[in-house]
Parts: sequence; C-alpha cells; structure tokens
Amino acid sequence: MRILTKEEAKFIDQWAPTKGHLPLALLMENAGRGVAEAIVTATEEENRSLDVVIVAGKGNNGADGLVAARQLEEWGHEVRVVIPCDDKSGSPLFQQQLAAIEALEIPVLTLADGDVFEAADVIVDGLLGTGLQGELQGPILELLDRMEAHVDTYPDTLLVAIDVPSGLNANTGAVAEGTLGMDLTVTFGAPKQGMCLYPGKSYCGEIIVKGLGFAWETALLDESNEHFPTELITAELIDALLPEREPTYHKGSNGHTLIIGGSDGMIGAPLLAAEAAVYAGAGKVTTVVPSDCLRMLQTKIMPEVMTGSFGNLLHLRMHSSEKQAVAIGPGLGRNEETTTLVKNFMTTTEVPLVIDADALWALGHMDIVGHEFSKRERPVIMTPHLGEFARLTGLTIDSIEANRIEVARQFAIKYQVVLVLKGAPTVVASPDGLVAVNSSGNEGMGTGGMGDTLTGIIASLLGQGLEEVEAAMAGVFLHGAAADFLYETRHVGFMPSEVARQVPYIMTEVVGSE
Ligand SMILES: NC(=O)C1=CN([C@@H]2O[C@H](COP(=O)(O)OP(=O)(O)OC[C@H]3O[C@@H](n4cnc5c(N)ncnc54)[C@H](O)[C@@H]3O)[C@@H](O)[C@H]2O)[C@@H](O)CC1
Ligand SMILES: [K+]
Repeated sequence: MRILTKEEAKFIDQWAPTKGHLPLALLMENAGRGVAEAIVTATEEENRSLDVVIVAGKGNNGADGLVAARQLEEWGHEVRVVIPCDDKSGSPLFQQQLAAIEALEIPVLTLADGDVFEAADVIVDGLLGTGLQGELQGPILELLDRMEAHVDTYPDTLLVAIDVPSGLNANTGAVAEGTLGMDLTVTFGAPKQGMCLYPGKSYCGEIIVKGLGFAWETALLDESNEHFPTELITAELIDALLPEREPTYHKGSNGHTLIIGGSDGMIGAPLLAAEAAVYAGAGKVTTVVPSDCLRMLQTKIMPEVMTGSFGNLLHLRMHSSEKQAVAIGPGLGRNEETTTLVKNFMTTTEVPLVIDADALWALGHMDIVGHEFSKRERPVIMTPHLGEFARLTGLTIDSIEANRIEVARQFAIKYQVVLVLKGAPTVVASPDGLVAVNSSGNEGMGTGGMGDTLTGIIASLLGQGLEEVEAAMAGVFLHGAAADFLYETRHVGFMPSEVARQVPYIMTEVVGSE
C-alpha cells in the first residue's frame, strides 16, 4: 500500500486545482465527509444523536474539521466548534468554512468559554495536520492539554484525529511534546509515512483511510513530481510476490540456497539461517562452515540441509557456483583471515547474494567497497541492524533513527544495493529509490538469532526466483507475520527457530488469501 510524505500530500494538493481541474474545496469536502462518516461508523452501535466537539486549527486541517462539523449537524448530531483564539484569521479555506459554520449558527467557542468539552461523546482533533512545524505551543498546546484532562476524567470519550494526530511529524513519526494518543485517525488518500513509524504509530489508534474523490496516484505520475515513493508492506503486497508452484515442480525448480557462516562458538547462526531457508520453501539448502566447525554443525543441523566446509576463496567459489542464492555472514566471526577471505569473495562474485552480520562487518566502511557492488548486474541484499548500519556509513544511530526511511533510501541509491535496515519497523530500500516499510513484527522478536532466521528466509525466496527487492520485502513481512502469530499466545520468549517453523503456514495463508 502506498504511503505519503507531507511533500507528496502537498504536491497532490497543488496538482488538483491546477492540472487536475479539481478545486481544493472539493477535496476538502470529501475529506470532511470522510471524517464524519468514520465517526458515525465508530459509534454505530449507540444509534443515537452524538454530542461532538470539533477542535479546529486555522489551516486546512481545521477547515476539514469544519466540513465534518457541518456534515454531522446535517445528520442530526449536536455539534460545536472550538477554535484556538477569537481572531478569524487563517487559511482562505478555513475562513470560508468558518463563515459557513457561522451562517448555519453552529456554535463557535474558544477556551475563554469555560468547559468546552462538557458532555462530549466525541472530540475531533483538527488542530494541525501535515502543516505542523516545530513544537506545539500557545493556545494549541493548551487545547490539547484540556482535551487530555477531559479524556482522563471521561475515558469513554472517543478521540478522533483528522489526517494525523496534531503534533505528529507526518514524515518521520516523531511526536512533539503535548501530542495526544487517539482512538481513531481518519487520514486522506493514504496513511502518512510518520503514521507507520515509531513513536507516531502508537499515537494513531485505528487508522481509517478516506478517499479524496479522485485517483490521487495520477497526480504523482506527473513529470514534475520528484518525490521517491514509499510503500507499506502488507499481506496483499506479498501475496502478489510469492512464488506460485506448478504441479510439476520438483526440488530443482525451487532453487538451491547456500548459507556461508559459522565459527567456533557460533555454529547456531548458520544453522538457524539454513533451517529457516528450508521452512521458507527452498528446493535444496546447503550450509558451509570453516573446516573445524563442520563436525559440530553436522551433529546439530536438520537432516534436510546438506553441509560442507571452506578454507579459501576457491572453496567459496566452488560452493556458490550453480546456487540460485547465497547468504553470507551468520556467525562468521571476525578473525582477520576470514574477514579478508569473505570480503574478497563478496566483492568479486556475481551470484545473487545476501550479506548479513559478520560479513557486513568484514566490508568495513561502505565508501571503500560500495563501487564494487554498484557495478554488479544484480544488486546485493544487505541486512544490517542499526549498529551495523552505523558502522557501514559512519552515521550515528540517533541520526539514522531520526529519519530511517530517507537515510535508507539514499544509501540504496548511492551504492545500488537492496538495503534491509532492520528495526522497528524494518525498512527495505531499493536502488531505484523505492522504500517499503514493514507492517508486521512485534517486540517479542528481540532475541539472538532472529536476524539469522530472516537472512535464511530472504535467501530462500531469492533462490526460488524472486527479484532481490521482492525477496527482501516478502522475507521481512513473513518473518514478522510468523512472530505476530506467536504473539497471539505469548509476548516474550520466542525462539527464532519457532518463528521459522511458522513461516510455511503464513505463506500458505497469504498465498491462499487471493
Ligand atoms: N493533501 C491533500 O490533498 C489534502 C489535505 N487536506 C488537509 O490539509 C491539511 C494540511 O493543511 P495546511 O497545509 O493548511 O496545514 P495545517 O492545517 O496542518 O497547519 C497549518 C497551520 O498550523 C499552524 N502551525 C504549524 N505548526 C504549528 C505549531 N507547531 N504550533 C502552532 N501552530 C502551528 C500554521 O501557522 C498554520 O496556520 C492536511 O493535514 C489535511 O487535513 C484536506 O483538506 C484534503 C486535501
Ligand atoms: K489533526
């Protein structure tokens, strides 16, 4: 599902009345009616006239609120409007909608009018939308404080945000001091990027998307649009990507995946990756480890996985030839000899490649090796967590977290790689500038070995014929969805191997959902 930045929302806003011949007031009418409809649907069971307070700022977010107020009154609800202060300044559409509200004699109040929220069933936050700048202050902050105090005393009051909760940065998901957690956020066209990122995601409550009255995607196809797209990875998206199997398929049709990793004391990592590759449907899986670890691996690994060992570059090249996908790094260790060896291998091989864990460490700074990757016919997939990504780029973890989507996008474009930047949420960035944000997964996944499992799933899907970016998106979604399935019965203590075991069921459910 496409998600939007504030710049894209603004682009749509400007395209509509100019190139689209659609007045902004028409979009606003659809948006405001969408909010009113969502409120009625959410309170349907009560089947009575509602007491609704619309809190409207002076931009177009507030103007949407005024449309909703007008609509709800027409439908027989008791409506009043609260604005931050008495002067009637504001955006042209705010002023126009306010004039309509006044003509209809819908009460317009300010904080000076005492307890404006008394007896409210629903409070609608139309203070600020995508136009938020800086911190919340003045009467806006005071209104939000009063709303919070009211909801603390009357927790049954339904709190509804228009477009985004006021104070939430629509691009980064950062929240200003004073932002309130909502029961419902009614957003327009598509969810805003910041609603899919933490902490913003936890402030939205249920997200309802309402249409603007035209296919806004057309606006973004305009040649003057220079914004790169961002998507949310959902079950529907993955459904379209997963490989379908013909009745005649055999193990040779489903790809041979190779996992290279392991070192003394870390044999579990390649084992977890290999077993996850089996569960994700690989036709054949082979794991190769340094010679001195081979016996240990063989005593522990499932019988479905073939094993072997390596000691030099020739071995790695031999093992990887005729494999449909190779993942390198899990548990590899950081001794100098191995580091040099795998770095030579990674920068000279053309096999479809997933680079994880200690193999990322072996690369050092990306500026030194990046040009080798950008020359490849097929991009490599890199799967760093924040710490590994910080080392590759020289950026601080804080600066990555503050804008993970854009940082990931620039990295993937610059080095022409598919980047899986792990975290909450994991994002997948592709060399053409697309970023996809994962929607599955949960906090129970914070266990050693979880990343090895992900690597195995991605490599398995790559081996089954998915393109790099598809394998990365499908892999992160299935991995998270498998953990979400475990989360239904417990919130801690998932083992990565258990997550891997759920993957076939999730794949069946997703593919079967057509
Ligand atoms: N994208 C679209 O196509 C559409 C957008 N619409 C609405 O338009 C909204 C955006 O409208 P605007 O661009 O007018 O912006 P907003 O209404 O979000 O905010 C702008 C106003 O807030 C003030 N402001 C900004 N930051 C502040 C802060 N920290 N403290 C106090 N005041 C602050 C500004 O001075 C200005 O008055 C969207 O969120 C959405 O609700 C809808 O009308 C439908 C169409
Ligand atoms: K809002």
